[in-house]
Amino acid sequence: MASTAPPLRHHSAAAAPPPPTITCVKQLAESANLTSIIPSNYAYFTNSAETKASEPGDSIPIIDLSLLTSDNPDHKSTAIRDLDNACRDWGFFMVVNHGIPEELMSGILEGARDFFDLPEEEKPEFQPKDVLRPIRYGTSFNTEKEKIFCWRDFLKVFVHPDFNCPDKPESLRKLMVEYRERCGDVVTELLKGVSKSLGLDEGEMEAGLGMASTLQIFTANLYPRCPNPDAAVGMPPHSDHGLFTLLIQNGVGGLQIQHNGSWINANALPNSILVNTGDHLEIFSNGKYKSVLHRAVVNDQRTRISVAMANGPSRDTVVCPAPELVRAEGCVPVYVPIKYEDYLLAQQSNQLDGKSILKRVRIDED
Ligand SMILES: O=C(O)CCC(=O)C(=O)O
Ligand SMILES: [Fe+2]
Repeated sequence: MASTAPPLRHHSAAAAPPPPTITCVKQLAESANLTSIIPSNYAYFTNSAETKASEPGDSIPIIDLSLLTSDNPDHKSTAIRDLDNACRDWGFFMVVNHGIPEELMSGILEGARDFFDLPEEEKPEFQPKDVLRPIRYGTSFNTEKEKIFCWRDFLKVFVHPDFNCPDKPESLRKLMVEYRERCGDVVTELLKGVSKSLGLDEGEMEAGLGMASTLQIFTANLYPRCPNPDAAVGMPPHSDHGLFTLLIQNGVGGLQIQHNGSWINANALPNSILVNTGDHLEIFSNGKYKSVLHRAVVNDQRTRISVAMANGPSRDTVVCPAPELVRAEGCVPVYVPIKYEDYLLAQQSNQLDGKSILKRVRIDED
C-alpha cells in the first residue's frame, strides 16, 4: 500500500512549521466536509448542559425612553427609578419607545449581512493583530491569544468621534452615520437618568466622561449555523468595557445574561433594544451598578447576526469612581483611576475572560 504520509523531514533548529491559517468561521460553516464533530479548537463546552439557560418570563426590566424624556415630572421620576433598579439588580434591560426607526434597525442588520456575504477579497484585510484599528474584520475574539475559538466572525468599526466605515457594501455608510447618531441620543438620555439616580446633576456624566467625544464602536457579529451548538460558543462570558452597549439582532436569539448566578435567555421584545451595563459604569458608580456578565450561544437552525454599539467615555478620559458619589455615600473608592483607552487596549488584547480586566483595577476591600 502506498504511503500517503508526508516524507519525514530533518528538523533544523531554524524553521518551526507555520501555524495553520485561520479562516473565518463562515467559510468553515459552509464547507462541505464539516460534520457534527466540529474542529477541536471550537469545542468550548464539554457538557451540553452548560449551554442551557432559563427563560426569564417577563421579568427582564423594560425602560420606556419616552417616559425618561417626558416633561411630566412623575413619569420621569418613575422612569429614573426603573432605570436605577434595572442597573442595580440586572445590569441589563430592554429599551422601548427609543425613537430609532424600525427600518433603520433592519437596514443596519441587512447591511451587516451584506458585508459578511461579500467575497473575501472585497472585505478589509483579515486582521488578528492590531486590536485598536478603526476598521477591523476578524474571527473569534482574539485569535492571537485564544486556544479555543468562538463560532463568530466580526466587523468592528470605530464610528465616533471619528467616523469610519468599510467601503463595501456601499449602502452601509449612510445607515451607519444615522444609526450611530441615534444610538448616541439614546445613550445621552440614559446617562442623564443614571446621573440623577446616582444623586448627581443630570449633566454630570456627560461632562465628566467627555461624552462629546464619546468612543462608539460598532460591532457586527455573525454566528453561522453550527452543527454542534452544544459544544461551540458564540462569545464566552464577558462584560463590555464601556458604559452602555446597545444590541439589536436579526430575530434570532442567542444572548444570555447572568442574573443572580444563573444564565437567562435574553429574549428581546419586538423592536426593542437590548442594553447592558459596562465596566466603566461600574467604575464610575463605584460598584453600585455592576457590569453584567453575558455570552452568546449558537444554534443549528438559523444564522444569527447581532449588532452591538459600544458607548464609552472619550478615549483620553481617566475614569474613577465619581468623587461626589463617594463623598455622599461616605465610602471609599474601590477602583483605581484608569484612562479609558488603556482599559480598552487591555480588554481587546486579551482573550475574553469574564470580568478579569475589571478585577485588575478593583481595590480589594479587606
Ligand atoms: O451577539 C450577542 O448577543 C452578544 C454580543 C456581545 O456581547 C458583544 O459584541 O460584546
Ligand atoms: Fe458583549
